[in-house]
Amino acid sequence: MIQARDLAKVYGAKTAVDGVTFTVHPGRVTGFLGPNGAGKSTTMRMIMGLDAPTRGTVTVNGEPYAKHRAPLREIGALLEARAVHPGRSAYSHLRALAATHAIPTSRVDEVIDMTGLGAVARKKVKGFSLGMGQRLGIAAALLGDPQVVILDEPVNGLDPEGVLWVRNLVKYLASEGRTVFLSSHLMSEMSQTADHLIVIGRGRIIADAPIQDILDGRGEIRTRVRTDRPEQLAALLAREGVSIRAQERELLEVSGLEPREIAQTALGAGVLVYELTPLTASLEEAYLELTKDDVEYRSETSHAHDAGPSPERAAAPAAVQGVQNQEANR
Ligand SMILES: Nc1ncnc2c1ncn2[C@@H]1O[C@H](COP(=O)(O)OP(=O)(O)OP(=O)(O)O)[C@@H](O)[C@H]1O
Repeated sequence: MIQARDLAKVYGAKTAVDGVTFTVHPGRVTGFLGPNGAGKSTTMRMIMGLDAPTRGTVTVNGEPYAKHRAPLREIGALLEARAVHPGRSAYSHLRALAATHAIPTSRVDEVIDMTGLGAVARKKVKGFSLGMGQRLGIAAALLGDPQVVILDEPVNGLDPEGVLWVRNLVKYLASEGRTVFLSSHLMSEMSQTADHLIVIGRGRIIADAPIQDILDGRGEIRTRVRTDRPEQLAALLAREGVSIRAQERELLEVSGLEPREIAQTALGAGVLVYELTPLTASLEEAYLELTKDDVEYRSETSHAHDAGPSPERAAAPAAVQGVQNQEANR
């Protein structure tokens, strides 16, 4: 388990992490999602004791990283900056790491197998592709058979097969009861990998909830309706809490009503409906909604469209914030 309490990091005039409080639980994959510059790597470095917090605390299984006697056995990490001697082979790199942490050499062979590095393990690291480098970083992270695994952007530079491999690996590690915390700026990747999401923007936690809650928290049922009499149907459906937008000819987008109610109303009035499609918000949409005020760099034009919270934003993250508040109150 990883517990951060009011964790902050300030570099000169720049607040990279602005007092974050969260818990990463064992037995599930927790995604750490945020746009570039949101503070993900800085938070992970503080977890690993590589950066000292300006304020607050972070513990791994109850202790700060540096207090663990055998940290590599407690927590394994792949962080963005890897220090691997380019003239060394993957095998000798892992062996040296194992030797300095009293890890048996047999474990080196195990992690080489697990990460699919067998064919290149004796080759020099300087010839490695980005993908092989990532696999080697993951092998090093798993060397101590740690209960807690932290991976910073693990799918960066991987081909589709590699991405799938990471996805299956982290799910497997979580199924063994380990704490798995991985960062990404890609919502699409997280939606296929993580069970739980912590979303960060401009150094602050925006959401901390199961993926499904983040989606459901939008609380909006939208339906695409095609009908030959859009005006008549819109008039029949109109009431408080229902919003209807005419899209193109014969196409309406209706919010606030279940598809079944729409169909019943149309049937009762003898109006032909030839499409009824429920539109669930994709995780991508939910993410953009959650982070739209928190992207560090944005164009003037996009800013001009965001003058204040939209009704969806006000309604949406209620469930998400509920979870966040519970977290803060613990
Ligand atoms: N050593 C440092 N000195 C000054 N500023 C820093 C330092 N490290 C990070 N920052 C700044 O802190 C902010 C957060 O950076 P961080 O690398 O933690 O973000 P991130 O979410 O990991 O982003 P990315 O996905 O781009 O890696 C950024 O504005 C970054 O420029």
